[in-house]
Amino acid sequence: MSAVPVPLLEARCVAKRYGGLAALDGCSLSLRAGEVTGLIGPNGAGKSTLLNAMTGLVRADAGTVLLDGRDVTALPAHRFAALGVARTFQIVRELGSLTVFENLLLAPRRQSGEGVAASLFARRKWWAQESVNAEKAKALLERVGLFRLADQPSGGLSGGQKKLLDLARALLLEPKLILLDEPGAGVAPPLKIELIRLVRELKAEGVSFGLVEHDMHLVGELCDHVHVMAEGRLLVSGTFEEVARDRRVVDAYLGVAA
Ligand SMILES: Nc1ncnc2c1ncn2[C@@H]1O[C@H](COP(=O)(O)OP(=O)(O)OP(=O)(O)O)[C@@H](O)[C@H]1O
Repeated sequence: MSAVPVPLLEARCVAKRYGGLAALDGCSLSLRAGEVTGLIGPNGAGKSTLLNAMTGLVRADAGTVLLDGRDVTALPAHRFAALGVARTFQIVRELGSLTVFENLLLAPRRQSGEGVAASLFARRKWWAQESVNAEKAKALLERVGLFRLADQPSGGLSGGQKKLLDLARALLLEPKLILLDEPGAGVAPPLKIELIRLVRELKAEGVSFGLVEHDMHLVGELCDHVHVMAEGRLLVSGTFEEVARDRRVVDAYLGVAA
């Protein structure tokens, strides 16, 4: 009998309250390595809160988060990068006055010089690291199709281009898992096609993905497995086709109690 593989990222009975509201009400679900996992559900279902609780941005009131079987529930957000987890946000946080290239270089990363400036040796190492990062950043801008805009202020980018910059920022960390919060929101159709192409290409290279998304076309095109959340809990899991025809899912979207 073959052993069941340990999930890449797993939430076990995670709860989070905001005053009287249970944003997460004992939510359990997992993401498998090598797959694109979708997280869907009506507005307010708790999707972003779960993503935040699974990456140290929100401290759960109860429950456990495991990464590769290791308990990371209390790990602060900045430690996830070193464990190979990167994420993007619903609203892209970019500094509009800086160029596209500068924004990419500001990304948090796993590098030896962070917080270390005391010795000359550390500084030399830092500069060496910086030039490696600059080369990587250029290559990533090529990859996401933004290289020709590298010297433009990022404030002038379209919604879709900002999402691609955010993805490039995540890729700078060379993550094994990328969590995308609404990558399709505010993105024009041609750039959605580019986004789909990139995610598929990265998946083929071994990167796993989790994505919170309302765009069902994107979910259907990309996701191997879909979790549907409602009222802070997991409602249904399966392939996109399976969950799309599940009556409970239709009811949850229509606001009917499941
Ligand atoms: N910091 C916060 N303070 C108070 N309430 C919050 C906070 N964050 C989330 N909530 C509430 O928790 C619930 C779940 O929110 P969350 O953003 O996780 O849902 P979601 O499924 O991602 O929704 P959407 O699809 O609209 O982004 C919502 O009712 C929301 O208003």
